[in-house]
Amino acid sequence: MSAARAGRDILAVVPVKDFALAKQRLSGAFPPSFRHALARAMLCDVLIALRGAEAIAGIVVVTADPEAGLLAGEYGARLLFEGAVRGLNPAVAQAGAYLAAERRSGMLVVPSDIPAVTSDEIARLVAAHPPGRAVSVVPAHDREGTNALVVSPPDGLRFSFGPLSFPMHLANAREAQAALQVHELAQFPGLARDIDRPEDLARLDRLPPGSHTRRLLAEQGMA
Ligand SMILES: Nc1nc2c(ncn2[C@@H]2O[C@H](COP(=O)(O)OP(=O)(O)OP(=O)(O)O)[C@@H](O)[C@H]2O)c(=O)[nH]1
Ligand SMILES: O=C(O)[C@H](O)COP(=O)(O)O
Repeated sequence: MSAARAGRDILAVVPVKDFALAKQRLSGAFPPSFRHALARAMLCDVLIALRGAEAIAGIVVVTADPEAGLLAGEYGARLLFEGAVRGLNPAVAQAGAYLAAERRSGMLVVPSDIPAVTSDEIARLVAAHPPGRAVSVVPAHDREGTNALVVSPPDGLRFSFGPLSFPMHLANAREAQAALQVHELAQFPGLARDIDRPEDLARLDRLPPGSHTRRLLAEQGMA
């Protein structure tokens, strides 16, 4: 039985910053054209992994970038055009309100810069999400950031992506009186490999042969 028919109607939300502005932390090492192409390739890989996860009832890309919006359509994701208040937290909150208005049971928030994420990881994350009002969090390596989270209902959490987002999300979940599931990053090796700095690209292995990111890195002589 699909997740939706079992009463778990969790959609994935991928917030996407304008490709032309993405990956500023790589700007010392890579020109804008490469950063743009990398942001695009990583989004493709994340959308493919999400599409392969049966536990996901649909995919929403929230962005102000028309190119990312077109890609969303190509990969069968819905496009939610980012509102007047720009920024990661407003964009995720906008998606949460949108899905809550549709009476969806939950939202999985994943960034677009985790090209090694697998469908199996997505499925495990959703399967482990507690019933009822709940928040599941995958912390970043430093246990300061947040690599992914699941929230039900979709508007059931104040979003605090940015510095110290992991402890902030834990506090926000307590404030919302939600059941809390904190995951060990080691259980999600693909999801763990977010690309923020040049050394993250050098460490990127395990990309499947068809991966858009792998192809781009190979074209640049980096894989
Ligand atoms: N819709 C939307 N998504 C955003 C925004 N800022 C960041 N994101 C997305 O949030 C996720 C995490 O992004 P960050 O690591 O903060 O930003 P980045 O552009 O990937 O990298 P830096 O420029 O180096 O910070 C990625 O999927 C981004 O595309 C925003 O203002 N609006
Ligand atoms: O909350 C966070 O961890 C950041 O806003 C998003 O993660 P990143 O900067 O590691 O991509």
